[in-house]
Amino acid sequence: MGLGMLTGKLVTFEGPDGAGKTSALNAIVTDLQAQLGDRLVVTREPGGNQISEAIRQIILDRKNTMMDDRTEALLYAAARRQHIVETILPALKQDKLVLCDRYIDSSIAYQGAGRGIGEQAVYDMNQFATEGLTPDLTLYFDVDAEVGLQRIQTHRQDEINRLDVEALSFHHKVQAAYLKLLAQYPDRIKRLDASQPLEQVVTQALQVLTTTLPQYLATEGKSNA
Ligand SMILES: Nc1ncnc2c1ncn2[C@@H]1O[C@H](COP(=O)(O)OP(=O)(O)OP(=O)(O)O)[C@@H](O)[C@H]1O
Ligand SMILES: Cc1cn([C@H]2C[C@H](O)[C@@H](COP(=O)(O)O)O2)c(=O)[nH]c1=O
Repeated sequence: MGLGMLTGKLVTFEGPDGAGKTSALNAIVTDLQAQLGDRLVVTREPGGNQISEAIRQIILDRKNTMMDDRTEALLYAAARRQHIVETILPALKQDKLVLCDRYIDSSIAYQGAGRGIGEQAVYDMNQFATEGLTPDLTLYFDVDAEVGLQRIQTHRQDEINRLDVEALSFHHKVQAAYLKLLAQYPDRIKRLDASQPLEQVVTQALQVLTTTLPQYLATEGKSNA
């Protein structure tokens, strides 16, 4: 495939379950849509196209209790590969801003640390899937695992998936791995205090976006037609 010339930007949203990524993403899209029009692409992992959404169903199905940890890691990477080829790369080649709910850092945190496969092993395996496609910016929604899980239990009973029901110790490992990634990639990953009310989290996120991508989000001099 080869990545080719990419003029767009890839921004990923990361954090523990229930951190508020999807809620914030929806609010941000509402804010940026008028400015960017069809130059804004919003997507998620695992998912974003028919094949990857089908893989998502398999991975997250609570009935699939027999799934091996490495099978799980490979399925996430396979869904990612298809997502990159079908959705992300075409958009980046057309100078679009891609906002993606989760990406490779989720695999490193959940499969690498949570499942115990090893962060480096999962990173290496994903290089095959991504050919090194790295986000320009990652917004890390930082909230304690307990708080995130409590939010899900309280508000989102209908959508609880196979990973949401893992033991608290699993979610602690995930959170610790995210904090390691934050320390490892300070230029790429920006921390948001996601324990605050949603409105304040969205304000923080928009500030980081406009500061980090001023040329892209500048209101003047860019046509949205
Ligand atoms: N800042 C916040 N304060 C309180 N509740 C919040 C906040 N952000 C989101 N919520 C609520 O928490 C629940 C989980 O939010 P959301 O689905 O956006 O999280 P998420 O990070 O996308 O989770 P997951 O990764 O598990 O999909 C929702 O019911 C949402 O309304
Ligand atoms: C991309 C990716 C995701 N996960 C986990 C994280 C969540 O528990 C689910 C996805 O559900 P969400 O409601 O869309 O957040 O999958 C993972 O373990 N590894 C990954 O690479």
